[in-house]
Amino acid sequence: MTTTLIDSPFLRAARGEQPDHTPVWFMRQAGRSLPEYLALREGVPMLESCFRTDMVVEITLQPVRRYGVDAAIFFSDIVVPLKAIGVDLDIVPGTGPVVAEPVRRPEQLAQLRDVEPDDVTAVTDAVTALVGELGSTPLIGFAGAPFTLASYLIEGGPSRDHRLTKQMMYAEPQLWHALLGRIAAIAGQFLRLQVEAGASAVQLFDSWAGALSLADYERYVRPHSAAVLESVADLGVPRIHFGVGTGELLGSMGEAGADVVGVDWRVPLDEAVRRVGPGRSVQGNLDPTVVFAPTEVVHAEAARVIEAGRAAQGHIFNLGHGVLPATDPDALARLVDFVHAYPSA
Ligand SMILES: Cc1c2[nH]c(c1CCC(=O)O)Cc1[nH]c(c(CCC(=O)O)c1C)Cc1[nH]c(c(CCC(=O)O)c1C)Cc1[nH]c(c(C)c1CCC(=O)O)C2
Repeated sequence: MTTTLIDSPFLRAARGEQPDHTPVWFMRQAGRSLPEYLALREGVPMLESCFRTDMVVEITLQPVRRYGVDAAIFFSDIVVPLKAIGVDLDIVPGTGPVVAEPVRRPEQLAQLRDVEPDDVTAVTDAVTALVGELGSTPLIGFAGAPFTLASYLIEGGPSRDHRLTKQMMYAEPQLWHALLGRIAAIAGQFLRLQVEAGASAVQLFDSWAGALSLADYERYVRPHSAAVLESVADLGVPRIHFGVGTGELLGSMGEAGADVVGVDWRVPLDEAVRRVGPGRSVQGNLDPTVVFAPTEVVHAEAARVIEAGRAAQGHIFNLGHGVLPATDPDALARLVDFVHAYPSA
């Protein structure tokens, strides 16, 4: 029997249904752990590759071909829409996004203008081409959430404690909300353009939200993440919301308007389901370092994740964060086969 896109295991689980097998994909599946990726990227800077349609298409397809995962994630980066509107930033290998002039004063907000379709034609052309190539395999579009993007913009680069970010949040709440409002508009526009070009689902990455208490998350951040998710609600595609170290925020992140809540490896999925509550699916949550263990250990841990995921209305198998660069691609291939062969409930 051939599966259609709408009945693909990934989209069924996202809708809270029970497909024949647990769908699986990996955050950061396209990228540094694949030799074919490293070969293609040779000599091409990261951000340049994100604006080359042919490279985006090929890199997005690489893990789908190799692993037979149940979804593709569009090859890009959370800072791509900012770059597209002219923010002076780069992605430095081994470091991450670096912003030339960190955003710390009200007059710097003007540069955070709306994303127009013409700014990202390389990206939307890639989405359109991919949807044709992928057939019944869904393509996930994505954006960075307001807090995580704000942290890069304010700090000027990666930060362990997010000190300057929180300083603005506590000391200048008006500027804070104006900044997050601008980022939310940009993230929402970027997601909409991807879905209009054919993406079947979206994931909003709030990777660093786990740095916040629940009270601060709800006061300073959630309204802006909710605005992003609400801005694409009319498009009818599942909305996944994920962060790292967000055990205390899981319920609240669901209430921000997610259909699927991503869970890192720190909270067992059955407990995560309890925190998220009914009416939403979950995604996760094998510790990304487990795949460095012997195959029997990987299988035992993966089985634990699948069993705990049975508490959910719908479960999409994933790692608890991105694939680590040193990961052996063969270990991920074996993991996908194991998840697909695991008996359904
Ligand atoms: C926080 C964040 C970023 N980018 C992203 C997040 C949220 C997800 C998460 O929490 O991991 C999201 C992202 N970045 C990338 C993807 C591609 C699609 C996929 O998941 O396969 C996705 C979904 C490509 C990338 N983004 C980046 C690479 C590596 C660049 C390279 O190979 O030159 C890739 C493949 C660069 C990047 N960009 C960023 C970081 C922290 C880094 C790593 C820096 C490093 O250690 O080299 C910012």
